[in-house]
Amino acid sequence: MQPLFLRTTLRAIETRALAAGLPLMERAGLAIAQFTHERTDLERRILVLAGPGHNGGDALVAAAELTELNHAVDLLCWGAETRSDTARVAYEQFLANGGRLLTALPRYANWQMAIDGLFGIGLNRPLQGDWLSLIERINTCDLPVLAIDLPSGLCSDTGQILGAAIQANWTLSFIGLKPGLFTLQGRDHAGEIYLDTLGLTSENLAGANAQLVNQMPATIARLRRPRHAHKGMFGDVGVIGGGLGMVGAPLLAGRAALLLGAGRVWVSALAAGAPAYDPLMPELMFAPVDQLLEPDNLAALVLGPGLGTEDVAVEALRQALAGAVPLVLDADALNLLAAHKPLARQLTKRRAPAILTPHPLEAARLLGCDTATIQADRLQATAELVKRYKACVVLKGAGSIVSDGKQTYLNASGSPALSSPGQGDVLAGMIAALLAQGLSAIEAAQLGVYLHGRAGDVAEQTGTGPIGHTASETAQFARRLLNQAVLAL
Ligand SMILES: NC(=O)C1=CN([C@@H]2O[C@H](COP(=O)(O)OP(=O)(O)OC[C@H]3O[C@@H](n4cnc5c(N)ncnc54)[C@H](O)[C@@H]3O)[C@@H](O)[C@H]2O)[C@@H](O)CC1
Ligand SMILES: [K+]
Repeated sequence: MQPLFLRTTLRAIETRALAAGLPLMERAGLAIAQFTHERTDLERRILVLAGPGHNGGDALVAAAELTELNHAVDLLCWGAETRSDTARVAYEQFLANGGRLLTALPRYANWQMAIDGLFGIGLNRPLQGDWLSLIERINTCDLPVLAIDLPSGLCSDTGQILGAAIQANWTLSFIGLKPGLFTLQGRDHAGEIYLDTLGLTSENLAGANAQLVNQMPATIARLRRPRHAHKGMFGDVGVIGGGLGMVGAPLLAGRAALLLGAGRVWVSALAAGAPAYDPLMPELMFAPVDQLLEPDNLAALVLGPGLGTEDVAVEALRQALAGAVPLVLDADALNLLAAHKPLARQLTKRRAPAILTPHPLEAARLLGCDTATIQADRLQATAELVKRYKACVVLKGAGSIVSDGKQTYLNASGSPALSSPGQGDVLAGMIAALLAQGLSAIEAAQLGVYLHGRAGDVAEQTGTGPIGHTASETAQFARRLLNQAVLAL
């Protein structure tokens, strides 16, 4: 895991470091120059783009250093509102070393690489006019780009594109990693991400706003099984859903729960005439909804996959919320919470754990806003959901966010292979299985989301994705990943 920092936190860290006399811009510029030097030769020119702020200052230091290293460098330097002394000195040195200054991009050019130092964490409004055209032009040049700190145009906190954003091959980020690199549009723009703390120690870097989950969580150690294991030790999971036409949804969740290690799994599909067994996974058991809602029968209950919003669904959710079984609420259970205030009140008063797993549209319904508002600041939206519903929340989408208010995680695994039907049902079942095996709500949500994402990554690596990968396969890949990780402990 790696700490993630919002802009305000980074500013405070920077201020303290500068007060202690650390030459941050020099270090940043030299690191960029070194990174570039290692990936280029002296034959072809390098393009450096410097914007009006300190991100541009980093670029100027890099440009000057590259000329010191005998590279031929073209510099496009727009705006100079907040140049520091360091940046001014670097600019003079660049010119003295024979660096070439451009006022606009020539129509034809043959650079081997570009360095993007237009904007960093100081971008605070949508880009317009010449900035937009410049970024669009760079993106169509088929030119390898190294972004300084983050791709220009990307919002550091949210991953939103403010007008247009540089499509980088690499991002060399400074001091700390930013959430915007990993959520929403961030991953599609940042390329390979590197971090240089500029010499700041972990003591200097206290106060992270979230943690990036980019490796298997240590909680898997708690899933190791003794030789004398029996199924009664791993918890019973129930799944309630499956209204008319949607019977497959609870089956997907139930199968995923079994594959992720739940001791036993019962499914209850509400639709009249729903099948009473699963021919593909006959290990699943079926029971009437009342049986699954009886107190103390289960270690975890998934409610929502294909549930529908009929009275019977409302009543099932009311009873589930009144009970003490840890809940995973997905899909229509979330829509019901949004539509029925008494149910939402019941949830906020509940003592036992509940995990809500909304996608952005469901999150928008839960918060009474639109999807764009959720996506504009996914961390903030998650925090609001946690506060309003007093539950652990998984906000799905590229860079899923998991939070219980005390701990906040941004998940780094995941692939477009997961944008296929039934993936939410599978995730809910996986999380329930982990709850049933004794993980806390936040632990189960964090691990389930990471495993689900990794399964998507593996799908891409092994050719079942990104096109046509199915949710059922995700559960199977996740099982393999979990077993491999547990056995390697
Ligand atoms: N402060 C420091 O000491 C350090 C800063 N560093 C670098 O500096 C960056 C932050 O520097 P700044 O705070 O100067 O911010 P930026 O360099 O990201 O940009 C701020 C400048 O851009 C302008 N601006 C913002 N949005 C705009 C828009 N949409 N259209 C046109 N102009 C716009 C602002 O008016 C301001 O002049 C970091 O990302 C990092 O690259 C690093 O060198 C480390 C040390
Ligand atoms: K940049």
